[in-house]
Formats: sequence, structure tokens, C-alpha cells
Amino acid sequence: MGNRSAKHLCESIVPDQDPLTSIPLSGRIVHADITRDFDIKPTVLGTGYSGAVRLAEHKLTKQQVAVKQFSKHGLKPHRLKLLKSEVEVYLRLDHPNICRLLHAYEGSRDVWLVMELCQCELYTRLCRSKVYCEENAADVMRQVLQAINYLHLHNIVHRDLKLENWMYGTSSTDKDRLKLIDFGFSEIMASDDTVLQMPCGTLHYTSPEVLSRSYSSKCDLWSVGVICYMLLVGRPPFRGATNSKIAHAIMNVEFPRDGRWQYLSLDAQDFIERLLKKDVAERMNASEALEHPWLKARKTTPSLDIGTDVLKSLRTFAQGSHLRRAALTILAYSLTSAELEGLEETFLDFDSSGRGTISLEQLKETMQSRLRVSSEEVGRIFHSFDSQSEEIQYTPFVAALLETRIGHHESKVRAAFEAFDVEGKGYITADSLVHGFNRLSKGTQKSLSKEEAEHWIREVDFKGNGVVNYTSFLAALMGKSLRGLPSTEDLADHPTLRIFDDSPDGGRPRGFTESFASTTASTNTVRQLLNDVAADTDSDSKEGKDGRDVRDKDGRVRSRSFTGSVECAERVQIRNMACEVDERYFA
Ligand SMILES: Nc1ncnc2c1ncn2[C@@H]1O[C@H](COP(=O)(O)OP(=O)(O)OP(=O)(O)O)[C@@H](O)[C@H]1O
Repeated sequence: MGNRSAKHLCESIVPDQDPLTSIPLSGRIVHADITRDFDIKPTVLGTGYSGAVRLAEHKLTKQQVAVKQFSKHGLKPHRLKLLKSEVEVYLRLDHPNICRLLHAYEGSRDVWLVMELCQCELYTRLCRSKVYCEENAADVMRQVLQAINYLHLHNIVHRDLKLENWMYGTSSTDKDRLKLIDFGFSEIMASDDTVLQMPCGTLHYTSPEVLSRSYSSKCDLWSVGVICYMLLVGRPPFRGATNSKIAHAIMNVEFPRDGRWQYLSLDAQDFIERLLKKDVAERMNASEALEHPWLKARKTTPSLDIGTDVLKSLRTFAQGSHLRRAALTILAYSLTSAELEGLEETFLDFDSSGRGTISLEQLKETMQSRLRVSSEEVGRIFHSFDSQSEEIQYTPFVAALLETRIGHHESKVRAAFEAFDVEGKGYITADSLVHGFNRLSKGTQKSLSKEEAEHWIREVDFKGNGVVNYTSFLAALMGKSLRGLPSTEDLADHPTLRIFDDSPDGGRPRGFTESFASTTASTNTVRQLLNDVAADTDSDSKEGKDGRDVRDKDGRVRSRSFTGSVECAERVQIRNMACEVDERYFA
């Protein structure tokens, strides 16, 4: 026994590789103790089978999150299997109606799931209001089914759907957005027709076939029917004084159609009846339920603001550099629903079929009909997402819409930069990109060749010194149109100015314009330096005066180095290039 516990203690629960994103540097998976980054507060947000879920705060950003902790110590094999499955499933999920898993930490003894902080349970709201009107209940059911449809289309069965496992978001626009939590009994099925046997869930919500130990993902639709009945009628459909009486009612008794039931619309009654079918073949699946007239009649018309701003962002994303796309995606994965405010709606507007992902066909349909974009351009935008499947997932999609919000997330932008700056040098190089990507990428995840990495750097390296510092990174993320550098072969015909720090440690010279960012004083300093360069005051370099070029022995224009004025002691190097410093950037 002792040996077995020791073995389980060593077993890794959190995978090395993020199953959700093709970008290995997302930072969602952390093999370290959570206390390195978060302070766990004494506040208990809720308690369940696995223990307390607590409030925690990020040490640097002060962001508040919900943390579920599991001890790996002495777990029985079936608990270990469930825990692994919970982590594996949760890491794959990316949908506006699923509580966002921001990080999975694993230390030597514990695993921590760091989730966005939700506000209150659907259960609590129902207890307060006793019953939901049909309008509100239909809104809840649509959100519930969107999440379930997404899970089932990805061959995931939840197996514990109940009022307590749906929570509302925290922000003002998010307060009516439902989020599914708790994937403790979820399982990834090998295929659509996998037959499951393990009895699990919460009895009041459990389907007859789960009790008979032979079931499919349709068991979730039964639980959805129970939730809907409870919202509209105010009590569970299958009752009994003991567990065996409840189980008997589920297996053999029709649910009661008295009390509030009689006052429900025929559509609402039909909706519940089609979900609470004991015969699985007759029960609606999630996409059929989403098409039911009771929900269809209430579907809000798509918002009209899929407009030019969305189109502009999608275009900038598609035309932007690879580094920008990857960095925005990493940033989006680190944001909570509250921080993505408004963008969820845009995604759901595009996702007209309720799949929880956007296919090329869907993107075409929406962009051609509502934005009048050509089919070719939609194709270009779609392929810029570089998706591994034939669909765009939720977070990469909203990443494309983030450009106007970069300024709101300074600390997270910095974290995204640090993810690329693998060696912590303060700038990103092609080598650090290759190292970062290839250290973590295995199998399906993207690996990066040196050539590709150099190309990524060149696309945003407006200073032309082969590295990307934080200022350039930030500018690139904000979609500032910094002029791209010519390829090295064109340099002789396309003069550029490069300004370098004196590099006393003999290290690689680094563009110092980063410290000038966006102040008038900085602009003036740059201008001063440019003037010094133009005046060419270096007494050792007579050849360069009067506009004459310095040439090497083959007659090619040569770089000149000299020291500027006394006030500007930095060393300035001129290459045979025109100034590529983007004036707008310093304005
Ligand atoms: N992201 C969150 N934000 C705020 N509170 C949360 C969050 N996640 C969970 N909680 C609270 O913690 C409670 C327990 O969480 P959860 O259901 O995930 O744990 P569990 O141990 O798997 O529970 P169960 O016994 O239902 O299986 C929830 O009912 C809820 O009140």
C-alpha cells in the first residue's frame, strides 16, 4: 500500500503540453507550486466533493481568481483517474459558457486549478426567486445547451450537470452569462457511440440509463431537462424520501404534470418532455434542443454591431506579423471573461449554429452577408488563425479583436512578452523563439525553425537590430504600422539608420530607442542624435564630411561609427541606410 501511494505521488497529473493551443508558450500549464505566483486567501468560495474552492490573488497583478486544490497524496486509483480526466478535459475547453481555466499548477504534492472568479450559482439565484419566468429560463437553457453542444461535438461528456454547477460571471455585462464549472466526472469519449458504464453524477439529475450502467453523452440532456423543469416548476421532477425511491421514480415513474406545470406554454412543456424521455433514442440531442421552437422563438436577433471595427481588427490580425498573432493569442488566453467584455457576444454572433467554434463556411456567411467582404479575403482571414482543426476556437478568435484593449492589460502584455523572452534578457531574439517553442512543443504543437523565427523577428524589428524589445513588441501588438525592414540583400539599395547603445560589457549592441518611447523629451533626443549624425562631428572621420560616403575597398558604402556631442555620449552608428525610425511612433 505504502509503495502504491509513493508511486501515485510521483505520477504527473498535469500534462506537459497545452492541449488547447498550438502556441506552446501560453503559460497555462505550470509545473511549480502555486504559492510562487498567487496568495491563497482564507475565503472559501464554495465546497464540494473535492474540498474547498478558495479565493486567491496574483502576487503581481492582484487579479482575483478561484482556486481548486487537490492533494495527490494517497489517492485511490479511481480518484486519480478522475482527477487526471478533470484536468485533461478542463484544459481543452474554450467556450464563453464555460468558466475559464487560466492555469493548471502542479507541485510535488498538489495540483491547483486556477479559474476565473465567478459570482453566484444558478442554484442560489433560483433559491432567491423560487422560479424563473419562461423568458429567463429560455435564456438560461440556450446558454446551457451552447456549452453542452460544444462539449458533445468534441466528444466530451460532462456527467454531473446540475444547478450548482452553473455560475454567473462577475462583471456588469457578464452578470447574466452562465458558466459551467466542475469537470470532476467528465470524460473524453473515444467516439460518438462509446458506451459508458460508470455510475456517477448527482442522483436527482441522473438519467435512467446511467442508473442502468449503459449510457452515452445523451445522459447530459436528461440532466438539462431536470434543470429546466426545476427552473420553471420550482421543484425536482423525480422525488422520493430515500435515494432508492428517487432512483425508482427516475426509472419507472412519469414526472408530475401538476402545479406550475399546467401554466407553462405548450412549447415549454414540449421542450422538457423531449428532454426527459426515458427512451434515449427519442430524447433530443443538444443541437436539436437548440433548434426547438421554445428557444428559437426567443432567440435574440444578432447584434448589429458586427461592424467595421470588427472587420478592421480581423484584417489587421490577418495581415499582421506572426509574432503579433501568437502574442495576442497568448494574451487572450490569460484574460478572464470580465476582461473580454463584449467580445464574447461578437463571437456568439459569428457562431450562428451554436457549435462553439467558427468554420470557414460560417465565417463566409457572416462576413459576406453582414460586412460585404469577398470570399477570397474571408479565406485569408480564416487561414491566418493557423488553426489545427478546420475551425476557429473561441479564444484565438477574440484575440484578433483585442488590439484596442492592449493598453488595459499592461501587466499581462508584459507577461506575454516575457513568455517569448525565454532567457529573460529583456528582448526577444530568433534563438529565444526557437528555444521557447521547441522546448515545449511536442507532437501536434507548433515547432519553429530558425528561419521562421528570423522571419517573425524581421516582421516587427523596426530598428533593424535583430531583436525585439518591449517597446517594439507593444507597438506591434497595438497594430502600429511600423515600416518593415528590407531584407538584408536589399540593404545596400535601401539605406537605414541604426542607433546603438555603447555596449561596455562587450555584449550584443542593443537599440536604445526603447527608453525614448512616446515622450516629447524622447523625440527630441532622437532628433538630436539624428542631427549629430547628419553633422558628422567625429573628428576622426574626415572622409564622411560634406555628404561624401565612406566606402570600403570594393567601393561599397560602409558603416561609420562615431561619438555624438558631449551631451549625447551614446555611440551612434550610421549604416548606408535611410532613417527607418517611424516618426508617428515617437509623436
Ligand atoms: N470559478 C469559481 N468561482 C467562484 N466560485 C466557484 C468557482 N468554482 C467553484 N466555485 C464554488 O465552489 C463550489 C465547489 O466547486 P466544484 O463544484 O468545482 O467542486 P467539486 O468538489 O467538484 O464539487 P462537487 O461536489 O459538486 O463535485 C461550487 O459549487 C461553487 O460554489
